[in-house]
Amino acid sequence: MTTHHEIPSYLTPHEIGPWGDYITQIERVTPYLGSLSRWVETLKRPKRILVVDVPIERDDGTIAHFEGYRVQHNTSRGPGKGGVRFHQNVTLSEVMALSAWMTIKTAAANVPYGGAKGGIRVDPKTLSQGELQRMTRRYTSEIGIIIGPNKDIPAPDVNTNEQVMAWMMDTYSMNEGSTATGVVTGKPISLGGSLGRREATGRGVFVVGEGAANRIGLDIKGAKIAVQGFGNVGGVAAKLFYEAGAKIVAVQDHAGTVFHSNGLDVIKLQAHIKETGSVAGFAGAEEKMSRENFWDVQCDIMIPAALEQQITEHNAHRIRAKIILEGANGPTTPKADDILDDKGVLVVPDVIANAGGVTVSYFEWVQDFSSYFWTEDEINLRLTRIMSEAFEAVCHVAEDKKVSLRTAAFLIGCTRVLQAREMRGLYP
Ligand SMILES: NC(=O)C1=CN([C@@H]2O[C@H](COP(=O)(O)OP(=O)(O)OC[C@H]3O[C@@H](n4cnc5c(N)ncnc54)[C@H](O)[C@@H]3O)[C@@H](O)[C@H]2O)C=CC1
Ligand SMILES: O=C(O)CCC(=O)C(=O)O
Repeated sequence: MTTHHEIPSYLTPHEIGPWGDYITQIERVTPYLGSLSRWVETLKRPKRILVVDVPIERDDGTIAHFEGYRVQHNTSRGPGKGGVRFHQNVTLSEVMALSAWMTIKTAAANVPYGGAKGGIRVDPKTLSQGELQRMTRRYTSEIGIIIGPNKDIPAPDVNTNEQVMAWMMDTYSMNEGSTATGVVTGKPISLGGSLGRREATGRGVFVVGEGAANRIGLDIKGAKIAVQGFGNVGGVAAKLFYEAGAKIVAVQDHAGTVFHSNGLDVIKLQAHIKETGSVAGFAGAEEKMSRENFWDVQCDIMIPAALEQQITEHNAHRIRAKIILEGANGPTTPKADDILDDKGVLVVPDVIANAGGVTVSYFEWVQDFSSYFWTEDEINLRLTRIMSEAFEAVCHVAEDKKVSLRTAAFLIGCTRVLQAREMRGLYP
């Protein structure tokens, strides 16, 4: 595990959080990196960290201040890339880890980017639409000194969406004096967004899920699935599995947990969420379930698609799934990884399972630069091909080296990043 001296001085030991998990993952892959391990230290240090104050005038005339971040972890293979999160618990450690996982993910999926991530420590549910817009615009101006279509390209993450991306694109463009659609991805279609981007991450989870099920001889039709987080990633993935004949037996979100042993009606559940903001109180659920009991659900596949550090040493032994598809970033701690490994659970790691979003973000960026837009079929076909090939490559390395899928994905990702780093060299 992470040793004290490796904690950067700007994180206190108790703040190490998800960054510590990432460092452990890097340490686990290091013995397999051969001569490239000379460069591995570069992955343990973000290239650039920007912390910004985001002041806004509230609707009642008072002034509120929020803490904002943009971390560029690595740009050896191309511009920084990664989402922006609005959440009351966002911390520097979290944004650092999320940016680092983007570095590994873009390299493992072989899209020509580095890794970056951003966030604001705020509960957006407490803001009016006007306040949300003012906060987004102020944040964009503040991080405008380091983002740009060829420097670092933000995208949606937890609690951000197409509207937020539209405001970011507009603010950056106003400050630059010309419309720069390529500065963010995940935009509305009418502003240079890509068909299929909204569903891309969930679709990618489904594609690797099919691949993983195939490997263990599990039929998706009739398979029981439990999903934590029913937003952009979990909601879309669940719908695709549901349409393929799987039974979505349990869903948990920030406010509730619902269960039905024969499968929930996903379409009705989505309508309920649209109306009420959460799965809580869904009439189509069989029985009330406590948050804790979600981990005991009898299922074949579990999809954590909410936040980091959800599957820990305290609940991993309770999980009955044969496959875990990490829709979220960093949902499984290293200690939980070991427990799941001992139990023979196939864990498809975040850096491959949720790479569908950044892959279609790449398509969006390419389309914006060429001002030529592809059909949804073209996008989904290319997404499916990239995701299946990336997943197969990870499985191949895992079998060859006798390592977990996570270490295999890290091995592929780190090798690509460190080869680029080595070829570029350091300024003499
Ligand atoms: N949006 C994207 O394209 C991508 C997102 N991800 C990751 O997927 C995860 C989810 O992101 P999105 O679906 O975009 O966010 P979202 O904001 O659309 O949905 C988040 C979901 O998680 C639930 N949630 C929040 N806190 C929770 C808690 N404590 N327990 C249970 N559920 C909770 C919310 O109720 C909501 O259903 C994050 O880890 C994100 O980094 C990964 C790749 C791409
Ligand atoms: O679409 C993107 O550029 C990044 C999405 C993201 O933040 C992620 O994959 O975690």
